[in-house]
Amino acid sequence: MSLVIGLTGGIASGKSTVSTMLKELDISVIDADVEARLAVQKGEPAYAKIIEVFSHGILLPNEEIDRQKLGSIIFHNAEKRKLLNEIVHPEVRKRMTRQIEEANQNQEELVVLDIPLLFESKLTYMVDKTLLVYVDRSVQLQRLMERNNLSALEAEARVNSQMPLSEKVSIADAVINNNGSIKETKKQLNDILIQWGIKKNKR
Ligand SMILES: CC(C)(COP(=O)(O)OP(=O)(O)OC[C@H]1O[C@@H](n2cnc3c(N)ncnc32)[C@H](O)[C@@H]1O)[C@@H](O)C(=O)NCCC(=O)NCCS
Ligand SMILES: Nc1ncnc2c1ncn2[C@@H]1O[C@H](COP(=O)(O)OP(=O)(O)OP(=O)(O)O)[C@@H](O)[C@H]1O
Repeated sequence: MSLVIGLTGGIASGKSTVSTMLKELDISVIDADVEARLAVQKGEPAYAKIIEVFSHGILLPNEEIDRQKLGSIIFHNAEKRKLLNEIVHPEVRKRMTRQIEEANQNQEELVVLDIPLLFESKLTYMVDKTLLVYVDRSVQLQRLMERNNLSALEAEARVNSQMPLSEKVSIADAVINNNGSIKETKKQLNDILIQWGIKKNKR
């Protein structure tokens, strides 16, 4: 059986940055955001359900889901967010489970699941260990505003729709503090991988 590590954090906390470092070590990473995007493509069951709940007004002229519009609805409305989660999350779980099974069949020793809502969605049963990418709220908001070109209000709505990272710190098996430089983050990741017996200590 493959060892499954759940990589988590919050929006713009640095999961993709850490996930790139893992891929450079030839470790397979399954990305829940990518699976969530695939699950709502035209023709998928979740696509029809989203139109049922959010109406045809949620579509772009090319009939794909208008992600910006959907985001501006669900990050400001907990009820609507719950409705979307109930449609998309079961599909994401199915897709990730299928990929873990494939990794097992291919006798991969290690697979990483990058899941932003690992703790909120109570998905820890899917993984053996949890690795949190932490940043202070102020750093998180700043990086989110810059990366997504969002106002402070929009960035806060997104951050507030998730469990505070300070709470996640106390439940994760290991924590990377990503407030500093990329180099410092890489060093912390390497130390954790060595501690977990995944990577050899090069002297
Ligand atoms: C609202 C949507 C359309 C916005 O799309 P957009 O392309 O702008 O953002 P993207 O999907 O890349 O998500 C960026 C980040 O937002 C955060 N986020 C996304 N959905 C949620 C949610 N339902 N609750 C809290 N945070 C969320 C995550 O940290 C994620 O990494 C999209 O995020 C979505 O369909 N969300 C529901 C599915 C979901 O929960 N995905 C997250 C992992 S399964
Ligand atoms: N240590 C760092 N120093 C400076 N900028 C950083 C650092 N780590 C990440 N960033 C930047 O912060 C932003 C968020 O990082 P990243 O995309 O890795 O986060 P994420 O957790 O994957 O976000 P999301 O889940 O929302 O897609 C990016 O623009 C990234 O380049």
